[in-house]
Amino acid sequence: MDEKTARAELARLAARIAEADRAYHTDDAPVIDDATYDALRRRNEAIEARFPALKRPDSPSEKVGGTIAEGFSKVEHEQRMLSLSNAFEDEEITEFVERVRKYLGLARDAELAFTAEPKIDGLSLSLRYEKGVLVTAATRGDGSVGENVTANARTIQGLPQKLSGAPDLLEVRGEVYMRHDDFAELNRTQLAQGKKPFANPRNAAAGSLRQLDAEITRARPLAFFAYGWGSLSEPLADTQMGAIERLAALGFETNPLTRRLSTPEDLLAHYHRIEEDRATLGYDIDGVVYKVDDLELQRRLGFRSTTPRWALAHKFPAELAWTRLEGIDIQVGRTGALSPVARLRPVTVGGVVVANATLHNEDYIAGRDSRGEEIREGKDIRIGDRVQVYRAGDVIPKIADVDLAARPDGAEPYVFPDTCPECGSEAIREEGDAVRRCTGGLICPAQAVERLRHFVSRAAFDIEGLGARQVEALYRDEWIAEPADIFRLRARYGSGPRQLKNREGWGEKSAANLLNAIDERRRIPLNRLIFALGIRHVGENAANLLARHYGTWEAFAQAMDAAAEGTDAPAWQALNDIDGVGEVMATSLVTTLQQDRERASIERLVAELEVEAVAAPDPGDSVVAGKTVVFTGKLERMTRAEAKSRAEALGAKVAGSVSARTDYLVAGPGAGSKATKAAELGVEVLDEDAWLTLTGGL
Ligand SMILES: NC(=O)c1ccc[n+]([C@@H]2O[C@H](COP(=O)([O-])OP(=O)(O)OC[C@H]3O[C@@H](n4cnc5c(N)ncnc54)[C@H](O)[C@@H]3O)[C@@H](O)[C@H]2O)c1
Ligand SMILES: [Zn+2]
Repeated sequence: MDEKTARAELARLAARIAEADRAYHTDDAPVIDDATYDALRRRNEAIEARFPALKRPDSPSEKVGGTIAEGFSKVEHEQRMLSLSNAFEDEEITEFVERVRKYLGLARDAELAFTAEPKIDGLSLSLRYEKGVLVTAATRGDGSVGENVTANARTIQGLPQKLSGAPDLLEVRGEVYMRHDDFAELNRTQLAQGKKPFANPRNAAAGSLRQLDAEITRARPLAFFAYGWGSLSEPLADTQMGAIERLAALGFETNPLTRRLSTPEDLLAHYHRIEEDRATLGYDIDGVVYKVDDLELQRRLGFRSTTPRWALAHKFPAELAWTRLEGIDIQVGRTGALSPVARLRPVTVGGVVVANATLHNEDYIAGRDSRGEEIREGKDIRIGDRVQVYRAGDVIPKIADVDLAARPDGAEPYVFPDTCPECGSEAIREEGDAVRRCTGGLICPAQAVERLRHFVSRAAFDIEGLGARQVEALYRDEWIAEPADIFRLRARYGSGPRQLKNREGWGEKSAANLLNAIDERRRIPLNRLIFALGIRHVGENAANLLARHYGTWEAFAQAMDAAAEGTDAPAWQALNDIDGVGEVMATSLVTTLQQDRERASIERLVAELEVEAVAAPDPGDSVVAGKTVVFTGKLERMTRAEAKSRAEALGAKVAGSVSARTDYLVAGPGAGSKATKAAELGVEVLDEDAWLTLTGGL
C-alpha cells in the first residue's frame, strides 16, 4: 500500500466508522454487525501503525462512543468516561499481565492482583451524588460530554436516590442493562402496539434510557450494575475490590461474579467459568473485564488516549454463545425434507437474540445409527444439553457444538421421527441421502404450503399482493390447493357469494388489484416457470440454463418425457450434457415430471398460462467479461458450481482467493476471512442479488 492509497483508505474508514458509531451509540440502531465494526477499527489501527504521519485529526482511534442526540442537555464529565482495550485470544491476557508488570517495574516474584468481572452489555451511566443526593445522571456521550438523563435515571428500579455514609462528592459509574425476560416482555408489547421490536437487550436498554420523555423510561424495565467511579471527594477504598464492596454497602447492585485473582491462569479460568454461565445469567454479557486491583497502581498506570492502561476487556467471540437446548421441532419443507430445528433458551449471538437454530439433519443430531454404529459427523445432541450456537452476518443460526460434560442426568438420545409430523405419511431416507423426507407429496399440507410460498416468491411468480402470508391463509381456507388455483381465483372468488374482497383484511380495491396482478403474470418467461415449480435440485440458475437450452415449454416437456425412456435415450444424454446440469438434477427433473399427480398439477397450471420462450443469450456485451471474481459464503439462489459456470460463460475469471487483482467478491451469508480480506484490500464486495443484477440475472 502506498501513501496515497493509505490516506484515502483512512478517510474512508473514518467516515464508515463515524457512520456506524452514530447509528449504534446515538440512534441505538446499528447498521452493521459488531464483528464487521471491530474489523474496520482494527484495519484503521493497522494502517495508522504503518503510516503514523497520516493519522487524521479526527481519527476513530482517538474517539470514544458517539455524539449527543438532539434534545438532551449536555453534561461535561469532570473525569472522562472511557472505553476499554479489547482482547480475544488467551495469549493476549498473558501479554497484558506482562505489560502491566513491566510498566510498573515489578519484581518477578511480586504479587499482582486483578479483579475479574462480567462485561455487561448495556450502556454506561455516570451518577453524581452530592452530599448523598443524586443530582445528575449522564450517558458517556463522546467521553467528555454526555447526555443529561437525570429524570430518566431516577425511574430505574432499585437505583439509590439517596446515600448515607457516602463521600460528599461521589460519581458512581456502571452499566444500565435489561434482563432477558424483561426484554422479551417489552418486545411483545412493542409488537402488540404495532411498533418495531428491539434487536437485542443492549439496544432496548439504550433506547429506553435515552428517551426525551422520562415517563417512557419509567415504563421500561431497566437495571443498573455499579462497577466504577468518576470524581470523588475522598477515596472509596485502597483496592478495586474494596471500592466495589463499598458501593454494594451504599446500596448499589454490584456483580456477584466479581473475583480477586492473581495469575493469568486464574483469570482465564474465571473467564471460562463466566462463559459457561453466560446463558443462565438472565442478562447479556459480552466478555470479562480485568482490572488491576491496587488503586495506587491504577493511578500509576494511568490512561492512553481512550482506554485505561490498568484494565482489559476479554471479549467472547462475537458469533458464538452457549445455551440450553429446550426441544427439537421438525419442520417439513417444500420437497418434503424433515428439518430439525433447535428450540433454545434465548441467547444473544452476533447482536441478535436467537431462540431457534438449525440442527442440519438426522445424522448431525445422532450419535449412533440404527445398527448401533457410531456416526462420524454425529454430535449426539440431546434435549436438555448445553449447546453452542453460531451466528455470523445474516446466516441462519446453527448448533455448532455440544458440551457433553454438562449433560443433565437422564437425557435420552434423540429419536428422529419416521413419520411426517404434518400429514402422518411415512418419512423415508433414500440410500446416500442425509435427509429424511415425507412421502405424502401433494397430500402433505406442509409441502403444499411451502410449494405455494415458493411459487409466489420473488424469483418465481412474484405476484404483487400475494405473499407467503396470503397464500397460507388462502390454502388454509381451501380457496387454493395448488398453483393453478391462483389463476382461478377470479373465476371462483371474483364475484358471487364468497368473494375475495369480503375476506378479512381485503377490500374492493386490494382484491381488484390482486386479481389484476395475477392476470399480469399469466404471461411468464419459461425460466421463471421452471423455477417456480419447485422441483428438487432445480434452483434459479438451473432453471435459467434449462430455459435457455430448451427455449419453449413444449420443447422442455417433450424432452423430459423422452429422457424418461432410459439412460441410453439421446434426450437423457442431451439433458446431462447441459453445462451445469448433473445426474442428480436430471433424475429429479425427469422423475418429478413423470409422476402422474405432479404432472397433472403442472399441466393444469400451464393451461392457465402463456409461457414465453427464452432465447439463448448474447455473451458479447457482458459487463463482467475479463474481470476476476471470487465467490464466498453461502449462495442462496445458485450453487457454487452454477455460479462459476455462469460467470465463466459471461467471460469472467473465477478465482479461489482474494488478492489485489480481484475485481469482485460475491459474498453470501457467512462470508468469513475472504470478506475481511476484501474489505482490507478495498475490493468491491457484492451480495448475491447485486451480482445477479450486475450480470443481468439470467
Ligand atoms: N455494530 C456497530 O455498528 C457498532 C458501532 C459502535 C460500537 N460497536 C460495538 O461497541 C463496542 C465498542 O464500544 P465501546 O467503546 O463502548 O467499548 P466496549 O463496549 O468494548 O467497552 C467499554 C464499555 O464497557 C462497559 N462495561 C461493561 N461492563 C463493564 C465493567 N464490568 N467494567 C467496566 N466497563 C464495563 C462500559 O460501558 C464501557 O464504556 C464494540 O464491541 C463494538 O463492536 C458496534
Ligand atoms: Zn407430510
